Amino acid sequence: MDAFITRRKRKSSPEPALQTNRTDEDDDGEDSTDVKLAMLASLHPEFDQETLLDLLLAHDGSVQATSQALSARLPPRKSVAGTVAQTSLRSFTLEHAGNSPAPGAKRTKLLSRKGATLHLYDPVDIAEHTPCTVLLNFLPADEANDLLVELLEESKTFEKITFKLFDNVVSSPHTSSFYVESYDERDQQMHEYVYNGARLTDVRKITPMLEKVKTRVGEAVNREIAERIRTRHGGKKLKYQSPKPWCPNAAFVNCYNGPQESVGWHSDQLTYLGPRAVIGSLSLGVTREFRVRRVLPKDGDNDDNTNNNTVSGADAEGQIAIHLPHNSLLVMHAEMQEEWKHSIAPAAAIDPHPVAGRRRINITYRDYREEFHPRHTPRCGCDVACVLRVVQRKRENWGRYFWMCHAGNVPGKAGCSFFQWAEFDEDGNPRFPRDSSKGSKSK
Ligand SMILES: O=C(O)CCC(=O)C(=O)O
Ligand SMILES: [Fe+2]
Repeated sequence: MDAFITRRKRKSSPEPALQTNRTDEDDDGEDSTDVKLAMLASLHPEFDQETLLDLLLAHDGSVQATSQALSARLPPRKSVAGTVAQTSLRSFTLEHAGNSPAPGAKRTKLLSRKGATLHLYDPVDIAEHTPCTVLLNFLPADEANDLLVELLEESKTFEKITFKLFDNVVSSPHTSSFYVESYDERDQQMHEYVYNGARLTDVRKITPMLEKVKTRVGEAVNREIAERIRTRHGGKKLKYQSPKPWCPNAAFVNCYNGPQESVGWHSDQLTYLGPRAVIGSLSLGVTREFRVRRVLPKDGDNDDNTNNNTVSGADAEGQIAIHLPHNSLLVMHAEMQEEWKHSIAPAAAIDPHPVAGRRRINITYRDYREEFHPRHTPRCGCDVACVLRVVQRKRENWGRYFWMCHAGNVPGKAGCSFFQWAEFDEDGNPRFPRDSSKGSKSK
């Protein structure tokens, strides 16, 4: 759900000194690409997201110009999802000293290319080429089925997230709900937590099957984290990654009803998870493509193949489609949210599932950390707990985290220009200035 209510702070920040530093999960436009894409998708559902993105870029990010161009165009023929067969990449990968692994850890060169989609099915390839690992046939078959049946029933009352952007009402192209462990937490979620400037209206108490499966997900994700650190990072966790066991205590459940339902490119919000967050994502029902692409600073000098600390620009721009069948657990590792974006692409065709029909259910289990409860985090000039973001696009300050006003992301809401660099200890615990209102504030 993060993608469709994520929006950049407007350009009119009265803090010019901060403007060069400030960027977020999305491109450098005044609205996030995801919001623009969601808007275009709702106005032109006959076009796929790739076409929309291409045209949006060709029109310098202008939704209006893109929409006009689309109105004058015939929908392109779409490729059928899943038709690109891939067995294994292992036989022809190139090894090189890689991007961030510690000495001794191996890294394989990305084989994706700008403008092309590399389709991966094999968990070994997925672990090699993306910040994710996948466990197929994760649950015992009857448990997966029980969970699916339970959530299909729940999803009958899920809703699309709708929001207003300029003069248009845009709705997320799938439905969802959020589950927490107790009624007390439910109340807190609805009254204290803020998501892109708004409160969640549909928060539910965890269901029996979600609760049962949570334990298995927790164990598997912790095993995968340990394995990842051992095999990819020379036994050393990432800076700011929490050394504590990953402890799922909340879950977003998404329902994609039919091939056109999707989620746009986004990174998941770190506000309540902290830096270098890990997420456990369980897929049920119809197989869909989970796409990932790396985000690198865009100031023209990231094509440097000679530097072992960078991935070439072309490699970085390619997208990878991970095919997620029924009962597969995908772990988004600590490298993911800061450096990559993900999406569920609309599909031209799907294979119906015997129980779910045209639906895919996805559960993202998350570890909401007490240290990041809104009662602890900085509050902006509007007296609302801030959103935590990371500089993704600008080379200057790339990878630095910052707290900012949520309301700047909400169409029609003025918000304030609160900005404060976020500080953490080595283990990602926040260090707040004694007076959190120390950030720059102005109305
Ligand atoms: O459906 C999926 O696999 C991904 C969902 C997602 O990215 C999200 O809810 O943030
Ligand atoms: Fe996500």
